Amino acid sequence: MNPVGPYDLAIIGSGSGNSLITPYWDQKRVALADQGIPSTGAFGGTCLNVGCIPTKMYVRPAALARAPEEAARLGVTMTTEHADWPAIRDRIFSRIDAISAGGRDYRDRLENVDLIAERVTLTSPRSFRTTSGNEVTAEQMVIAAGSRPVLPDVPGIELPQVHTSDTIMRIDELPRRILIVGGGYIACEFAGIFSGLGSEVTQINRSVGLMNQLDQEISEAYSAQAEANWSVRYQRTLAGIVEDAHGGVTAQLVTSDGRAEEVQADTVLIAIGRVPNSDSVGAADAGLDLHPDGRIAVDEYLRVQIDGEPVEGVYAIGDISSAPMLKHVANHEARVAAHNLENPQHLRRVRHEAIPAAIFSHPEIAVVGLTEAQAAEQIGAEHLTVKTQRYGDTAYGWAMEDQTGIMKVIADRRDGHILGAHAIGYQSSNLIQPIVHAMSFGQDAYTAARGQYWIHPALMEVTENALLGLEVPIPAEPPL
Ligand SMILES: Cc1cc2nc3c(=O)[nH]c(=O)nc-3n(C[C@H](O)[C@H](O)[C@H](O)COP(=O)(O)OP(=O)(O)OC[C@H]3O[C@@H](n4cnc5c(N)ncnc54)[C@H](O)[C@@H]3O)c2cc1C
Ligand SMILES: NC(=O)c1ccc[n+]([C@@H]2O[C@H](COP(=O)([O-])OP(=O)(O)OC[C@H]3O[C@@H](n4cnc5c(N)ncnc54)[C@H](O)[C@@H]3O)[C@@H](O)[C@H]2O)c1
Repeated sequence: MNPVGPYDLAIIGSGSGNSLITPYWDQKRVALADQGIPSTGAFGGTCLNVGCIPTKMYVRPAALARAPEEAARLGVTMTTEHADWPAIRDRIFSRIDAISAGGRDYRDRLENVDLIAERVTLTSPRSFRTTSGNEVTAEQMVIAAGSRPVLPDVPGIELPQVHTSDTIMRIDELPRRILIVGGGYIACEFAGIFSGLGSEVTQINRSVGLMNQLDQEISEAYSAQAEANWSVRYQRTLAGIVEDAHGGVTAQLVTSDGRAEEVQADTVLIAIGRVPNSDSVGAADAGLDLHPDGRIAVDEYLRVQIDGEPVEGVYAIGDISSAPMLKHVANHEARVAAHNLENPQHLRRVRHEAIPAAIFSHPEIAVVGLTEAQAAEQIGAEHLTVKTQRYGDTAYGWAMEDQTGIMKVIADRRDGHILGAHAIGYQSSNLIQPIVHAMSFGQDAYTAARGQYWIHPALMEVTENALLGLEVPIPAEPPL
């Protein structure tokens, strides 16, 4: 074992971890370890290479391919002739691979940064061992090693037709039939992508309904539309996968009442959740506290903990420690950790209130704050005011002939405090942002609605009307 260091800073993970290397470290020594994305070896983490960015680059052409559906409602006849999967794929990854390679090259050329392109495992909170046998020590450490897909332990899971989100986007051709296992974010986004581009999609989920963790009204609305858009089967578990004689597979399912069922497909996508990479970095062996789900436990300053006590100068950020596995959360945590690394005498707290999320499926979903059930539990149902605004009851909704879009806002009827918002429909990820803003800056619902102009007749009037529909007190000297 060759001792290397001590570095001023060592980072495990080049996703959100990469952004910690600010100009502050220019005259100091930094080690950045990343084994690379397992499927490609790429630098730069999940979001760039196999997550948020490429998926959304597929969502857009899939939405365009669906344009004839909406056009028909508006009296325009269109047809989608063909989605050119190889061309779409190559356009997406020529861009992404270049950014990843450029990012790696830049880090490689920096004199103050040593890039360690290997798997590493912690030997203590401030040291790790590289696969090639070096022992790296550092004054401060950030563990930003992310998460990975879960695979069910069933026969046939290793077949080449079976993919996770790590590999599905680079397949050779658009599958004619795809089986998608799971009912959460990834399964629903890919069901939207593949059905939009023209694949025959079958989605299975163990429970009844899709996106069940969301507000019930939204998950029911989403499930109903998904069921209309592609084939959805509930209460099914994957039991095994066997190759057929034509290069495809037969997936063997078991229903909740024990019946066997089969689905024929060319490709299978497994999307049943992700687990934090705390085991991959050896966090438990290094003595770090873990949550029961495997996340590294951190305090409000993002310091890791040993026996409930924070370890000075050692931080964990992103999917490896955060319950919401979202890139904007990892980015915020990276900003907090960057500050705390540079200012150990003036630590800043992480802010986990009003975290929004969007599911870029068909239709799109956006959420922030509490569901109605959670809000009722928290303050009592009698104190809630809830408004569900249909897109179709606003001027732009008429222009779209929208039948299904809704935005639901939940507030405390005693003071207008906004507790949550849940939207499903076209551009809902954008429509929800004014509510995120109001919740983040403590604006009551009335002030948020009437304290600003809303462009008429933009679709954003859905959000304005949802806020105006709440039964909340009007403040003294209200904005008019
Ligand atoms: C298909 C998909 C779509 C997504 N879409 C969205 C979205 O639209 N919006 C959103 O907010 N979030 C989305 N996410 C979630 C988002 O990608 C993650 O929350 C975010 O990328 C996590 O960043 P991170 O820095 O914690 O980890 P990562 O970016 O995963 O970085 C961790 C790095 O650590 C490396 N590593 C792991 N173990 C070791 C080790 N032992 N030694 C060395 N290196 C190691 C890995 O190779 C990896 O490069 C999506 C995720 C997926 C999978
Ligand atoms: N747009 C976004 O922000 C975005 C997109 C993709 C992923 N992500 C992040 O990545 C995380 C992981 O996504 P995910 O979709 O893999 O997980 P998830 O937790 O969202 O959903 C997992 C789904 O799989 C089902 N499931 C679990 N075990 C199963 C089994 N054995 N058989 C059948 N079904 C099973 C669950 O019931 C659930 O519906 C998300 O929680 C999210 O934080 C975010």
